[in-house]
Amino acid sequence: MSTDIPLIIALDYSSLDAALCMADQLDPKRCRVKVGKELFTRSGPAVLEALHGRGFEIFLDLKFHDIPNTVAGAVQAAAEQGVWMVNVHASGGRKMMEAAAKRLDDHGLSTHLIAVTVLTSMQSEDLHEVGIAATPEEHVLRLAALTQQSGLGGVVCSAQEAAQIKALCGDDFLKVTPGIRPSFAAANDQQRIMTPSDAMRVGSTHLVVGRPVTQAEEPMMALAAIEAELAD
Ligand SMILES: O=C(O)c1cc(=O)[nH]c(=O)n1[C@@H]1O[C@H](COP(=O)(O)O)[C@@H](O)[C@H]1O
Repeated sequence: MSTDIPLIIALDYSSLDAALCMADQLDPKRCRVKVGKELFTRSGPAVLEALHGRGFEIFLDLKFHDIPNTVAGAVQAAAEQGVWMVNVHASGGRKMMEAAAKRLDDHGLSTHLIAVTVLTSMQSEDLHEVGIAATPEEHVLRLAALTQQSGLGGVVCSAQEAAQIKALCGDDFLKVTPGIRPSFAAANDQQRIMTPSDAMRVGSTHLVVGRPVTQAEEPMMALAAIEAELAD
């Protein structure tokens, strides 16, 4: 699969069966899938095996954030299970990110390693409460620069920051953007959102879409509508 397929469907389900039921309706040639904390905590590596067996490339979204040695080991474990992408929290700092990147390098593992900047569910007030006076945009840019300096290949950010990250870090630096909301979908707990076509226009390289598809009455129709919007 080429990296120019932008859609990543978030399989945020509470059981392996439910996740595979959705995966069996998806086409691995048209999207990748994301396995997050709830599904992985319930089903463990079995979900990775089942999805790989169906031909999917997987973004393992466990957002590691710990001391450097622990995160490096976790990232290595993910990569050795063959996942396409894995993430850490950029707030874990330079030493943590460098250790993770070096571990993959030392073992010849080519899994994409990216870092979460500021969660798309957060706004200025949320940052202020945890002692960060910067705006989400300022803090995202600071963490994106640090991520790139630490040797990682990209960030998770909202599409609202993608254009500035592109200007700062270049085209090849991945901008993986959740908080994607087609016009027909509810925002839910997301704060910094954008439509799929606008997100691609401003420089996202990959779009993470969960509930607008997985909770839709007709998930495949919702997905087709997003694909049609992107093809326009
Ligand atoms: O790392 C992520 O994937 C992530 C980072 C972030 O800042 N915001 C965010 O929503 N996500 C994930 O992206 C998905 C978004 O799902 P929906 O809001 O249902 O489209 C969820 O699985 C989140 O865990």
